[in-house]
Amino acid sequence: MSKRRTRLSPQAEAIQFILSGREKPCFKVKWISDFKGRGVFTCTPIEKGSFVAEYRGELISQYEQDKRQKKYTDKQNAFLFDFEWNNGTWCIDASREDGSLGRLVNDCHKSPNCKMRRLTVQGTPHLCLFAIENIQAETEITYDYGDSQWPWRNLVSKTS
Ligand SMILES: C[S@@+](CC[C@H](N)C(=O)[O-])C[C@H]1O[C@@H](n2cnc3c(N)ncnc32)[C@H](O)[C@@H]1O
Repeated sequence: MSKRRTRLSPQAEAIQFILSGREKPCFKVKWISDFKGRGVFTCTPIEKGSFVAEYRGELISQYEQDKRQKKYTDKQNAFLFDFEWNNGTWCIDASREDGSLGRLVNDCHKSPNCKMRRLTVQGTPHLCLFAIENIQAETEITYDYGDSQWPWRNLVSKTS
């Protein structure tokens, strides 16, 4: 009997990676510039709609986020991602260097190639990046961080 594997939907694939705590193998982290720091690049083409990476970190309440925001540096604050869930505001604090990929994906508000989506898995919210277009190999993965006044958006890098 032939054992043909059915392809998982992007959401089902995301859930598998969330539960296993693993990363997809087709990405690499590269130093871009002193201005931008590191970024995540794909080694293989990615199809529109595909799951890319989870934005991993610590799930905290809005109250805890406010507390941390006051003591964190600007650099650490850029790793706090807040979102709506269960009629409230929650936050993933990804400021800890844990080797995961999602936290290293840079912002692009003009032409991002991915979008952050919230998935609830086993009663807990998770943030995942999905491709919003076909992405060629060696391209930097980006998404729109949202409406905040991110300082780098008004600065022009001399090196990137
Ligand atoms: C969530 S981290 C992304 C990973 C970061 N590049 C690193 O090396 O740790 C957010 C930080 O990346 C930098 N960053 C993100 N998007 C950027 C952009 N479009 N231009 C310049 N810097 C950016 C900013 O320094 C920001 O504080």
